[in-house]
Amino acid sequence: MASSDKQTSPKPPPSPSPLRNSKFCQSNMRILISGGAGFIGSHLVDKLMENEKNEVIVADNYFTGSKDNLKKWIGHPRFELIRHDVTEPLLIEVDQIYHLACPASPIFYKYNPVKTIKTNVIGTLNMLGLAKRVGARILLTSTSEVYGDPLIHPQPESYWGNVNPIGVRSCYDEGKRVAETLMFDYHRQHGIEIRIARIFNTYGPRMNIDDGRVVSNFIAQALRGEALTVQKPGTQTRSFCYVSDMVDGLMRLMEGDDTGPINIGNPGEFTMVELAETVKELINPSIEIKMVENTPDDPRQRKPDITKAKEVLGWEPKVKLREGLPLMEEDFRLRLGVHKN
Ligand SMILES: NC(=O)c1ccc[n+]([C@@H]2O[C@H](COP(=O)([O-])OP(=O)(O)OC[C@H]3O[C@@H](n4cnc5c(N)ncnc54)[C@H](O)[C@@H]3O)[C@@H](O)[C@H]2O)c1
Ligand SMILES: O=c1ccn([C@@H]2O[C@H](COP(=O)(O)OP(=O)(O)O[C@H]3OC[C@@H](O)[C@H](O)[C@H]3O)[C@@H](O)[C@H]2O)c(=O)[nH]1
Repeated sequence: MASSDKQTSPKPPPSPSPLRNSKFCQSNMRILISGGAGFIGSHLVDKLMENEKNEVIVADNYFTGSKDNLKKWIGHPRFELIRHDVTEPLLIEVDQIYHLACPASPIFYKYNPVKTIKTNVIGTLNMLGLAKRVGARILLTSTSEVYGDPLIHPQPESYWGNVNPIGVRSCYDEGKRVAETLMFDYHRQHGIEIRIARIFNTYGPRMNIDDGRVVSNFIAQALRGEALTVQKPGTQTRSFCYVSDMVDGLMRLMEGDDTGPINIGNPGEFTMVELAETVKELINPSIEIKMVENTPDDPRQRKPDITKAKEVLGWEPKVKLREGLPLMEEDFRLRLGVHKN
């Protein structure tokens, strides 16, 4: 799918404060990251802060994120942290918005499904309203879950998906689908510069220990000496992307010319039994693997077609699962206080 045709020409953004163009003003790029206290967001903050021309503002309600993820930046002159829920409007001046705010782990997005929908719909409307008011470019972190339980494999961006609209995952899947719709409607109707990333399962240091997603569960279980819980049937597949590759992909998308949607993920595909066996071999060969009940509507297979990301962004992942897992293990050992023998 190519970038969409605009039906109206972009409206010029309002003029910034005259101070911004004054002789003594440092023309820094002001970047808002909603959900920046979370797993992917905090890694994105680290990368954006490396550029001395960037000022980074994080807005987060700390539902699944934490100040701890950002502790090295708190007090830094180019960094600002705001306790804010994106379901409420935010009136600030920025040049770019990375809109990540939304619980991502199934156990957290199902915890309060109505709130998850509000976050995806009202939260995205508020971020788009902000982008419109100040003329900022906005990137949405959508998800491979927009493909639902996919009937086409691997999934290209042109696939419309197979999503249950009334199931327990719908608050997230359909919420993100509406968020994508809103992005394109603001783009066509108001000329807003949009970017949409469809993120596939991402893992790495700083995931919550009890996040509930499969990689963090298996690593924490292996380190605690507990059996690895493979949800049945265990033949379902996922494709896991290391977080540094993900951040690189998101930044290229933001800086490039294509609206997306673009799949960002690692095409290396594993069954959950294969993942459990790999974690067992790398971290704790004496651990058991046990089969447990699954939850409804669990997608049976998922693997990104990243042809478009390669062509349009010149991006492809570099870190293989067997290289990324030990980096995450190191971080989990530190946080759990479990030393390597
Ligand atoms: N990690 C993945 O595998 C994955 C895959 C696909 C899409 N995504 C998307 O990427 C984004 C980040 O995911 P993550 O893995 O870092 O998850 P995360 O749960 O670690 O981070 C989400 C952040 O958003 C914040 N948040 C939630 N609701 C909010 C609200 N109403 N107002 C303000 N802040 C709010 C949380 O406190 C947290 O800091 C999400 O939009 C998610 O849907 C992630
Ligand atoms: O302990 C566990 C946890 C999970 N699983 C299985 O592992 C697979 C992956 O489950 P996860 O909870 O990690 O993540 P899912 O792929 O279901 O959803 C994720 O998709 C992409 C993002 O939008 C979100 O981060 C999340 O919704 C599922 O098949 C699940 O049944 C286990 O076998 N054992």
